[in-house]
Amino acid sequence: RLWHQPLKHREWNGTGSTAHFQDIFLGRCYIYTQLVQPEFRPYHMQHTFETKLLIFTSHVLSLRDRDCKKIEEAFRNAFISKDPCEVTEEDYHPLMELASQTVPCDKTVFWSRTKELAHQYTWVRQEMFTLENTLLGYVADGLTWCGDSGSSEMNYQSCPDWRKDCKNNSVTVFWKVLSKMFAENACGMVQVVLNGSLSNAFSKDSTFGGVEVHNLHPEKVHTLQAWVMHDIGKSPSDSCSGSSIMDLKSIMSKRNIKFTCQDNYR
Ligand SMILES: Nc1nc2c(c(=O)[nH]1)N1CN2[C@@H]2O[C@H](COP(=O)(O)OP(=O)(O)OC[C@H]3O[C@@H]1[C@H](O)[C@@H]3O)[C@@H](O)[C@H]2O
Repeated sequence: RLWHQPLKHREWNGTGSTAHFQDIFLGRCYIYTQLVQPEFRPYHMQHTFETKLLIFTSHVLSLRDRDCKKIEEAFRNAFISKDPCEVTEEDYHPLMELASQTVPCDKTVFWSRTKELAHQYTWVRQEMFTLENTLLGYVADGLTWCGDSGSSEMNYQSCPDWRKDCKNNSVTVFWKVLSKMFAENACGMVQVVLNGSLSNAFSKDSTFGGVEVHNLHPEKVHTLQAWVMHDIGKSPSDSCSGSSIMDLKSIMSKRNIKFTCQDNYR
């Protein structure tokens, strides 16, 4: 009778792994890597992908050779059968090596607390790439995943909450590792879209401020161009002359990267 007992997963404060995780992951991976199936492509990626393909051909098509099943297996092996509060950056390294991509110089877009606007921008400016326009960012966006040290199954009931359970959980560590690699691979002039409706458009506690800024290579990246955008209909709380942007400017100056800033770029 014991064999019929459903495995008891540890209880966490966050929502559980996304249902049908593996199907979603594989489906998104095939959409991204195969491109030749326009009817499968989500509308917002359709035109973007064709144009991006022309610019990005050497990188994206090389991904086609990397079997999506191998990528999904490497992703799963990073966290399955592990305590979801003990997942390390090293756990994700085999996946990063298998699915690493580089974005053409001058085409990288970072964002912080401006996810929707940043992706509207890269939809219109199809030659620009956010992290979610790369394979791993695209397949993982919006998903939740965690395992359990006593099981080979994903925990669909609950996963650690960043505040109530642990910061180094399987999802947060993934985005930290991927964001770091995205920043390390950036070159030329890079952009960042910041939120002028917040009192601090730049925050050292964000992924952009705490990870990406510190992983830009000054010998590859010559300029960081910031756009401080505030919500239409709301008065701006921060701007290029605000103290948080001055902090960003000073970090860039210490890292020998030129810094420019524009308020409400058209
Ligand atoms: N779906 C995505 N998630 C994330 C990306 C990303 O590109 N896509 N991230 C991080 N990230 C996760 O989203 C939250 C909220 O970011 P939010 O608080 O809104 O802003 P962050 O600066 O923390 O993160 C955005 C920055 O990091 C990459 C992307 O290249 C952007 O330049 C943050 O805690 C990360 O765990």
